[in-house]
Amino acid sequence: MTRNELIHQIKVKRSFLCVGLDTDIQKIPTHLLDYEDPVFEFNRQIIEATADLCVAYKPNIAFYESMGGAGWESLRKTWGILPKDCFSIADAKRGDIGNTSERYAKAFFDQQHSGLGFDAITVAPYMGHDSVQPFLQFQGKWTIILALTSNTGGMDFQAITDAGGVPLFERVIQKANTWGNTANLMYVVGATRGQAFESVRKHAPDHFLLVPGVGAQGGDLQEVCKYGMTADCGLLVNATRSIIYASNGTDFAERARQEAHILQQQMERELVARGVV
Ligand SMILES: O=c1ccn([C@@H]2O[C@H](COP(=O)(O)O)[C@@H](O)[C@H]2O)c(=O)[nH]1
Repeated sequence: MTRNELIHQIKVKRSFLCVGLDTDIQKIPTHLLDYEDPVFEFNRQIIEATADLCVAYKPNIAFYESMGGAGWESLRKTWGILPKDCFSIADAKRGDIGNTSERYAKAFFDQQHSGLGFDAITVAPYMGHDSVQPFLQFQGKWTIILALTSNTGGMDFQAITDAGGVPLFERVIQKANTWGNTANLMYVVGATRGQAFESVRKHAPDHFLLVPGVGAQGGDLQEVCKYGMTADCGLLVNATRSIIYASNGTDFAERARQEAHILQQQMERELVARGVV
């Protein structure tokens, strides 16, 4: 999906919600365990219930690879039913020496090779330019670089300042800006980081940001929008557990829809208030 197509979807759906698909077989409603592939069935019903309210889906790969071959098969089937008008993100946090990154890129982008053709993948920038380049080389695909993550430990390294007083996450953005552009590169910035969005926007005024941390991690959507929203929206805000585990009963999909709808309505208010739609 191109940048313009993504912006179009945000405007049409009046939403910049990304629904996380971190499907844990130990957390899904027990009645689904009778299905041949309970993880896929859970995802299928969540997707069906939320597709008109969100613009992106983000399976976190850990939840699938931890299930071995069956998990990869659930992921492949789930990718196969993601609506074509939704942006798809493999939250895999990959990155290694060049020839290995090349294989990671093929694994998540090259459908003919692996059965998976995600629009985007999350990448850790720690190993530098040659570890990220193989992802950026895939035409029509997106690389989403971890900049300022939502977890408390994110401050251990990302907030360390250099001799010029500039924190590492800002240096990461400055450097990565030279590797890609606003049509193939995004940054992860946690919703728990509030005012830090101002510093991020100093260096990345037009890039889209993937923003996890709303819902279960307590991030503040209004603050994210105040400091992070651009004229094109520029945000994909992810919520996972607060949506997909809103209920563990037979009404789980309906409850997921209700939670997604609450977020979509808040997002619509922000888009209107800031003149994006
Ligand atoms: O900084 C980061 C980067 C990635 N994540 C991932 O996003 C979701 C958040 O799930 P919630 O249930 O909404 O907390 C999850 O897959 C994380 O691995 C993040 O939280 N923070």
